[in-house]
Formats: sequence, C-alpha cells, structure tokens
Amino acid sequence: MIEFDGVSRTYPGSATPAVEGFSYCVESGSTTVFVGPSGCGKTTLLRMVNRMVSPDAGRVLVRGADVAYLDPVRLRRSIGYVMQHSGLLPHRTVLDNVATVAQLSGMPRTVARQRAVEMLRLVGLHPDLGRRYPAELSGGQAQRVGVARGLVADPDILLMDEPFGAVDPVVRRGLQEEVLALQERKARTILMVTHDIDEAFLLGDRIVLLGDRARIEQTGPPEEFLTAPANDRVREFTGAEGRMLSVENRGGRTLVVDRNGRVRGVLE
Ligand SMILES: Nc1ncnc2c1ncn2[C@@H]1O[C@H](COP(=O)(O)OP(=O)(O)OP(=O)(O)O)[C@@H](O)[C@H]1O
Repeated sequence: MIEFDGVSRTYPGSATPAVEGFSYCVESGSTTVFVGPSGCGKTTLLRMVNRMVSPDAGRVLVRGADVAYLDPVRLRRSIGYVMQHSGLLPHRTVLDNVATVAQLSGMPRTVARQRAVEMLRLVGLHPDLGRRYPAELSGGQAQRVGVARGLVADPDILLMDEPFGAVDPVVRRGLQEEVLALQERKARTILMVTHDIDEAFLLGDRIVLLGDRARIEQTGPPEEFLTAPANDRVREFTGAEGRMLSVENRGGRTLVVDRNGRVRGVLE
C-alpha cells in the first residue's frame, strides 16, 4: 500500500540528512505509527507519501506506483491528511473547510455539503458548529474538524501528523478513542506520526520506532516493544524500565500492567 524504498533527504543548507536510507512497507488496512524523538525525521517521511517533500534518493510507492511519477495534486486528493494544529482555513466556515475537500475530489457542491455535515457528526460535532469560523472553536473541536476533513473524501489512505499534539490530555484521549472507533467502522490504511509512545501503543497495530535520521530502532506490534525491546534506546524511549511495564494476559485480554499490578492499558 505504502512502501518506502531506501529514501533519503537532506534539506538545503543542512550538513546532515533528516532521513537516511529508510525502507519500510506499511501494510494495507493497518494503523501504523512512526514514533520517535523530535527531529528524527517523522514528518519528512510522512510528507514524502503525498509528495510535499521529495526524497533525494530512493522512492516511495503508493498503491504500487512510484509517487515521483504521479500528478501531485491528484495524489494529494486521493490521500486524507490530518495535520498538527488542524490546518483549517481561517476565513472559511467550518462546513466550507470540510466540504471544499470533498468538492475538490469531484463531489457536486450539495452532495459535498451533505457529506461534510455527516462527517462532522461522525467525529462528534454538532452540525451547527459548521457555521462557525475556525477561530471560534476550541482546540479539540478544531482537531475534530481536521479529522472530518481528512476523511470527507473517503480516502483509503489517511496520513496523520501529530494530530492531537495541541490539545490537553483529556481531549486528546477522547480524540484517540474517536480514531479507534472510526477505524473499527472501516479499516483504512492509517499512517500516523507522533512523539508520544503512549499514543503509539494505544492507536498503532504496527509501530516503527525511529532514532536519528529516521534510523529504524524496532518495528512490530506494540506488545513486542515491551516484551522484546531491541536495544537500550528502545527501552529508554518506551520508558518500560522506569514504569516497570509488563504485558499480562488476564481474562483473555492482553493488558499492560505497571509495577504495582495496576492496569495501564489494553493491547488489542
Ligand atoms: N523545510 C526544512 N528545511 C530545513 N530543515 C528541515 C526542514 N524540515 C525539517 N527540517 C529538519 O529535518 C530534521 C527532521 O525534521 P522532521 O520535521 O522530519 O522531524 P520530526 O521527527 O517530525 O520532528 P518533530 O517531532 O519535532 O516534528 C530536523 O532536524 C529538522 O530541523
């Protein structure tokens, strides 16, 4: 579905590459999370998928085609993109922000507006909010609109760049649950980047833990990062040692348990 094949990227004026020789295949229908410290190249990788950044070497294949040979505008319209701080257009109403994306993908105006209302409902917003401007929304509401906009054209691929980075922990948790519910309704290929390992554990069924220059430290399902960390850097980043987290099976469910035996999460 999405394949990174030996991609590298050095930004102009920079002595060191942001991404160096990165290869990874994102499975169709998975929620794959690229997680790693600030500056390790996560956003650069994500933006290579929709050609907002071009690799200096290597290639990215989307649906089997090298994106370097695809029309960038058509490519971007075929992929949902949810960015940090929602990226809403300030002078357009919420409904317009969502409906425009649907219209650009070829839906007639009235159908696009109906669909936008449906999407606002789907992400837990009252359709009346559609008349407001982005500045009149809370941070959490704006992020929800960002998710609605990413999904309105019904893309089979959704890219999410730190989508909940700007909201407080309680709202963040609500939004995370929303994404899990959306993915249960219809499995898309979601590629998300975050620096928050807890978010990666909660949402990802595949995790790619990155170090400097997008070097892969470990890949696999979340539980493997706790049961079989590849090295000390993984241990340190997941905080598994400090929190003494371990995985236990209780009542048929795989639970993450802390040193006091308290359940900190469910892996499924
Ligand atoms: N447009 C740019 N021009 C020059 N350098 C850039 C540009 N974009 C990113 N970089 C540099 O490339 C490296 C990787 O950046 P990138 O944004 O991909 O990392 P990230 O892991 O997403 O970081 P964060 O979690 O802080 O968003 C960083 O050192 C960053 O400063």
